[in-house]
Amino acid sequence: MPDPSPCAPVSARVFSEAERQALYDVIAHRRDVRNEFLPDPIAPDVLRRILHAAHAAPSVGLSQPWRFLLIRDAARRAQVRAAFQRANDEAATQFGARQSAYGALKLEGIDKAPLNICVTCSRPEGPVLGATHNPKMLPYSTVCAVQNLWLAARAEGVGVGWVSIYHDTELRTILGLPEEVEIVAYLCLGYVDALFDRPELALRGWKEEASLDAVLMDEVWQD
Ligand SMILES: Cc1cc2c(cc1C)N(C[C@H](O)[C@H](O)[C@H](O)COP(=O)(O)O)c1[nH]c(=O)[nH]c(=O)c1N2
Repeated sequence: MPDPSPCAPVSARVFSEAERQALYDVIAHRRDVRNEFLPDPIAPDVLRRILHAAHAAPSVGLSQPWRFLLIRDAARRAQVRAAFQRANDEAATQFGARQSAYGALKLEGIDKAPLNICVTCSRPEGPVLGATHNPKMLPYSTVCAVQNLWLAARAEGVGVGWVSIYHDTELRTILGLPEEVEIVAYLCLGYVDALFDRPELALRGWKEEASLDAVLMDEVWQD
């Protein structure tokens, strides 16, 4: 008799070669999008699938600590854009001789993208399985949700750009976030019909990509 317990595993689905390749293709063709957003609103069913993918992410102790705050209002996005601009002007001064090269980079699509999403992390009351010694596991779990969102969006033809240049306090005020809620990601989303085929920062000569071999080590840390 098969075990009727809901705890029994079912046979693991085996993915075809084409399905595996599709996953690797989505990963390889995901890009950070700043300027290529089309103005069309994201269809509700598409957005729902993308958010379901985000919500299916692994999380420490099954805490699911994320919240997805959808921001469409142009006036609110303009406030966020202004907060970005203030922080970005400060950031530019930190790059010394590269300041003008930095200034030439476009590092957000807050206005252009029809949808912005602030992904936050809330700490549940009491101890969380797996996070008792490492509380950062809660925001790390939330980042897993962001990555699922980013990949699902790519598969749906929706571009995502991550913006992290703002003062936390300013963004919290604009979005009315309570003190205990942590901002993990501010994302810009919209359909795209053209994308760079390599990281834009590499193509523009800002930073070279490291090879996989350059980041692999055996057994113990190697300098
Ligand atoms: C946590 C975090 C924060 C940011 C980013 C990413 C991540 C993971 N990235 C995007 C980043 O520059 C980009 O991922 C890399 O340059 C690699 O390019 P692709 O994502 O492969 O296109 C990013 N890009 C940007 O233009 N403005 C930003 O503020 C940020 N912030």
